[in-house]
Amino acid sequence: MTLQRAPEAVGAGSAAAISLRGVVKRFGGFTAVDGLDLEVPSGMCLGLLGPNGAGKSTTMKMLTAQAVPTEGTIEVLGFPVPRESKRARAAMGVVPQQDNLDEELTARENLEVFAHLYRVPRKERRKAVDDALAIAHLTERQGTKVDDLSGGMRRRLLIARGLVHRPRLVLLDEPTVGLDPQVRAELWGLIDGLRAQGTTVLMSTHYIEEAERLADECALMSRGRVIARGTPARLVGEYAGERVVEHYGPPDRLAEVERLARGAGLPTRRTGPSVSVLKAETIAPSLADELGSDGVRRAANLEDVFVVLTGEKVE
Ligand SMILES: Nc1ncnc2c1ncn2[C@@H]1O[C@H](COP(=O)(O)OP(=O)(O)OP(=O)(O)O)[C@@H](O)[C@H]1O
Repeated sequence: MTLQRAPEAVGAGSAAAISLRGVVKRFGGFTAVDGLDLEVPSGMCLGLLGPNGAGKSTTMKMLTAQAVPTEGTIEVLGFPVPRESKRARAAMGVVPQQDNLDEELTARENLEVFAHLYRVPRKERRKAVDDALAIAHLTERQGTKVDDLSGGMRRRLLIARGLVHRPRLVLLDEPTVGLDPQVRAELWGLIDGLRAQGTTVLMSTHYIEEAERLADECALMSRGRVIARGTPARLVGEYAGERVVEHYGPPDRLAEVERLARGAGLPTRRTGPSVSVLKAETIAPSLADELGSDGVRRAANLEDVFVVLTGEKVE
C-alpha cells in the first residue's frame, strides 16, 4: 500500500525538511533546549535519541508551534515556524506521545474527522481514509469504536491519523513507548514502510534498538543539545569502536579494570556487575595482560555509544 501524495506547496526555504538553528527554549530559569542546531534532509528518517529530560519532546513541540522558542530560528518544509506554523502543520503529520483519539468514535470516524480538519478535498477523502486504514492494518476494524480497540491498534490508529492527509513529513514522538515487543515490531514495520516511500520522518525515542533499526541517522541529544550525529554504524565506529570486552568481578576488580582502561585512553561503561572496555580492538598486548583474559568479547553497539556519551543507563 502506498500513499498517494496530494500536490503540496512547499515553502520557499532550503531543501531540508526541518532546520533548527541556535534554538533555545527556557521555561522560567530552566533551559530545556540549549542552542540546538539540527537539519533533517528530505527523505531521511532521523532518530532523535536521548535520555529522559534531554529536550526531545520540547524540540518536537517547537516544530509544531505548541511551544515557542526563546531564541533561534526554525523552518519546517520551508515555512518559518512559528510565524507560518499553520501552513507547516497542514503539510506535516504529527503523532503525539499521548493517545488523544476520540474514544466515542470508530476508527474510521476518527480518520474522517482529521481528513476534514486537514482539508483533504471531499472527493478524495474516502480513499485517503481507506489508504490510512490499510497502512495501519485496521481495515477490518474500521467500524470498531476506539474504546474497544487494543492498545496496539490504538497506537496504529494514532499513526494512521497523522498520515491521512498524505504528509511529506511525519513527526513521531516516542512512537512505541510502553508497548509490548510484538506491537512494537508491528509499528516498526509501519514506520519502515513510510521511510521506504520517501516520507521524511523525525522520530524521538529512548529505545536504542528502535533508533538502530529504523533511523538512517541518529542525533544523540543530551541536556538540550545534539552531542553526536551520524549513521548508527558511524557513531558506533567513532565512539565505541569495533569490539567490547566485558569484565565481571567484585567491585575492587571492576574499579581496577576501569582505572587501567581509562589510563590507556579507552572508554568504559559500567553495567551492574560488569565493566565494559570499548574500542577493545586497540588494546595493546601489555594492557591486555594487565586486564586479564577473563573478559567476554562482543561487538560494539549503539547502546555503548549512548551510555558513554550521555553517562546514562538504557532502560
Ligand atoms: N512546560 C514546561 N515547564 C517547565 N519545564 C518543562 C516543561 N516542559 C519540559 N520541561 C522540562 O524540560 C526538560 C526537557 O523535557 P522534554 O520533555 O523535552 O525531554 P525529553 O527528552 O522529551 O524527555 P522524555 O523522554 O522524558 O519525554 C525536562 O527537564 C522537563 O522537565
